[in-house]
Formats: sequence, structure tokens, C-alpha cells
Amino acid sequence: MYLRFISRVFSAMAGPRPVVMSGPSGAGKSTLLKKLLKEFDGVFGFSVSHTTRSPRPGEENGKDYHYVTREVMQAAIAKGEFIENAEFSGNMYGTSKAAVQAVQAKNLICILDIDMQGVNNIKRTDLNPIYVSIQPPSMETLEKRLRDRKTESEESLQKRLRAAKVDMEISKEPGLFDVLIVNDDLDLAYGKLKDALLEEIQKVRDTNKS
Ligand SMILES: Nc1ncnc2c1ncn2[C@@H]1O[C@H](COP(=O)(O)OP(=O)(O)OP(=O)(O)O)[C@@H](O)[C@H]1O
Ligand SMILES: Nc1nc2c(ncn2[C@@H]2O[C@H](COP(=O)(O)O)[C@@H](O)[C@H]2O)c(=O)[nH]1
Repeated sequence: MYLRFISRVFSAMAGPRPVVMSGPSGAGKSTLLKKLLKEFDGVFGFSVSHTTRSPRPGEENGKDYHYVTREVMQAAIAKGEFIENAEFSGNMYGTSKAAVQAVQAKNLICILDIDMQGVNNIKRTDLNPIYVSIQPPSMETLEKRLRDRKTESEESLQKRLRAAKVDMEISKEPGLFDVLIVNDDLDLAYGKLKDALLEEIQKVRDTNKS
């Protein structure tokens, strides 16, 4: 009884486990996590990454990403300000310590949207997240979604498709992800994502009630 009480106190002090969402570009990570952030306001918080790519129409600096130059990003990495960073499709991406701390300071479940290199690097840290892989139903569907999104040049699209093939193979590795969701029907995929995170969602709600 006493041990269970102590363990609950320590787990509340450590805060909720972060969630890493990964998967090929175009699989639907942002679509799913935006639904989660909207439905569970005050439960999840997004870790705003840094990138050297240009903002897309509708994206906001400081909300979707921190848009920086390669020089600024390299200097910040050299100063040890990043938990992980990667080169993807010709641009740099990275999760700063400050981005994660900003979410955790509010006792929210921190969501990281990162590529496979990021997953491997986070595995070497003590962040202890729940690893979720979002996969497309097929390469054909993925290509159609990326083309229909109209955000990529042909060159960038081809780079992303090449990375997707590798990602789809690696993500089958047993134990790499805690949950693997095929995002075919959006509502079904979202339901599976919520089910996978229900325990953590409940913990945050319980902590915030008391
Ligand atoms: N289940 C789905 N059915 C049909 N279209 C979808 C589905 N999920 C997402 N999409 C669409 O596919 C496109 C890619 O989705 P999204 O931008 O969320 O992918 P992503 O994994 O976040 O990509 P990136 O890694 O490049 O940011 C978007 O235009 C989105 O509206
Ligand atoms: N390793 C990291 N990967 C990241 C980070 N932020 C985003 N990403 C991944 O990059 C690709 C492309 O994203 P896009 O917004 O240009 O389409 C995608 O797979 C993201 O998951 C990060 O901080 N670190």
C-alpha cells in the first residue's frame, strides 16, 4: 500500500511520458496530432522543432516550427541546445531541450513529430517516450497524399518517397515502436491513437484534478 503510494508520488513528480510520433513524410502524423491537440486541450503540448526549411503557406514561426538558418542551427547544436537533430530531404531538423522543457513545465504530455533518425537518437536519451509509428496503407497512397498536399517540389517529393521506403522497412523491426498504426481511414487511425495513449491521458487528467 505504502509502496504503491510512493510510486504514484514519484510518477506524478516525473510528469507524464512524452509521445514520439514518427513515420514517412505524408503518412498523416501532423493531421493526427492536430486532432489530438484539439480534442485534448490542456493534456498534450507540441514540441516545436527547429528547421532550416522554408515555412509552407499557413505555417507559423514558433507554432509549427522555429524557422532558422543553417548557421544558427549549427551554432545552437554546437552549444548543446538540442536533444536530437537530423538532416532530412535536404534540410536540418531538431528538437531543442527548451522545446521539450516548455511543454513538460506545464505538466502536459509532450508530443514530438520526428523522423527515423530522430527516433534512433531519442532512444539514446533518458526521455522515455511512448514510440508511435504512423504508416501509410501503401506507397501509392503515400505518393498521392504528398502530391495532393502540394507542398513539395518534384525533387523534394522524390527524396521524401525514397526516405519513406526505408522508413517503412525499418519500422517493422520488432520492439522499435510501441504502437504501429496504419493511417488508411482517418477516424479509425485516430481511434487507435487515442486508445494507445488513454492511460497517459488519464494520468494527466487525474493529476490536474488533485
Ligand atoms: N487518413 C487519411 N486519408 C486521406 N488523406 C489523409 C489522411 N491522413 C492525412 N491525409 C492527408 O495527407 C496529407 C499528408 O498528411 P500530413 O501532412 O498530416 O502528413 P505528415 O506525416 O505530417 O507529413 P510530414 O512528415 O511531411 O509533415 C495531408 O494533405 C492530409 O490532409
Ligand atoms: N529528427 C527530427 N525530425 C523532425 C523534426 N521535426 C520534424 N521532423 C521530421 O521531418 C520530416 C519532414 O517534416 P516536414 O514538416 O518538412 O514535412 C518529417 O518526417 C518530420 O517528422 C525534428 O525536430 N527532428
